[in-house]
Amino acid sequence: MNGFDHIGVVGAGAWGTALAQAAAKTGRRVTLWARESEVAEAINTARENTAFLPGARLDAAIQATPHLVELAECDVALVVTPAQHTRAVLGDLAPHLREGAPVVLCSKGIEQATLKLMTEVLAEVCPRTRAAVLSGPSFAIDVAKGLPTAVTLACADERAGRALMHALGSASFRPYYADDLIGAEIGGAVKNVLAIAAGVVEGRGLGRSAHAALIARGFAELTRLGVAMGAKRETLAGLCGLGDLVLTCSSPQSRNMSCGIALGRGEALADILAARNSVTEGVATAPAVVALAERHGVEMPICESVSRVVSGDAHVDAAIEELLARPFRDEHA
Ligand SMILES: NC(=O)c1ccc[n+]([C@@H]2O[C@H](COP(=O)([O-])OP(=O)(O)OC[C@H]3O[C@@H](n4cnc5c(N)ncnc54)[C@H](OP(=O)(O)O)[C@@H]3O)[C@@H](O)[C@H]2O)c1
Ligand SMILES: O=P(O)(O)OC[C@H](O)CO
Repeated sequence: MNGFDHIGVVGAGAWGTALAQAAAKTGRRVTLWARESEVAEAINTARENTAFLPGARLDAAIQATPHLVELAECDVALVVTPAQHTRAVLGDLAPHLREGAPVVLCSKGIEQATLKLMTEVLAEVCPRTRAAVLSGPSFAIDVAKGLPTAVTLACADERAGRALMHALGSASFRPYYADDLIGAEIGGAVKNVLAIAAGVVEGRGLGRSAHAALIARGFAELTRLGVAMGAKRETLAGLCGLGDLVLTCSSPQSRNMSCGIALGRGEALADILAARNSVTEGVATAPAVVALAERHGVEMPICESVSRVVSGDAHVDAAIEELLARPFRDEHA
């Protein structure tokens, strides 16, 4: 062991459970907080998270609990709650965190009410912690099954970041260290919005050429916003940006892409969301991305269209027509 012997995971949805499994596979002790006591109970007794990650047998080293106080002994906390609930959960977690403890933010979204990134929320709610961001192309079920996965692990404190990379990494779950937290956060948040658009392309039958164009022009939007907010281009072109954009825009198993597919087929957003017990982060993040783009003076027409569709301000067909009617321009402007 090289430190971080006891890992805390906050949030027992699909991703928190998969990360707990990845951490347990390194031989570490893992405490996993679930908001619902039945979820904690199922993990401890059946060794399966039947509600959020059915089909993955969980390691005996994972101890689930509905009590945040049980994370007080952990050397690091991985926070894996939906972005819109992260502030509230961090507020409850704050009294149980040690001064200087690393907190790895694993959610992919922007707080809609404040336009804050998860690192900004952490700085406000738990100011005496060290922030890291884990983000990249990774479906929870793939990680839980031990399929090969690579992610960005960003931390401004290089020593802590590299130590976390070694603590969480294994042959199949491979974190790559970076120092650019903003890049890691923007990549993960914006790709979810673009994946909804990619789903619409699929659901409306617009073809593979349109799909490829959407990814390339979407990546241009993601890069424009990231750079304007201080991210490095190479981070955005890495696992947490382009890598995750390609995965999420190409996989109907993505909640964001499948939401777009259903919208493209004419289903109503309320019905799509009501039929799932999982989070579709791009829906709440889309208006936040558009507001940040306005603040930073960058153009993000695809994200704007998604935002208008999910907010009920535009019909899918009108949004597509508007995008296709945009004036011709230089590719790299
Ligand atoms: N799934 C993936 O493959 C994946 C991969 C990478 C990143 N992520 C990111 O990880 C984050 C969590 O997603 P997920 O897939 O793990 O979630 P999920 O499986 O869709 O489950 C939803 C989670 O949200 C929790 N929740 C619901 N209402 C809540 C509230 N008011 N306060 C706190 N928690 C609440 C649920 O807990 P209870 O209902 O039990 O309270 C459950 O743990 C998201 O930001 C997502 O983008 C997911
Ligand atoms: O199912 P999604 O759309 O939330 O995507 C899951 C992960 O973020 C993919 O990297």
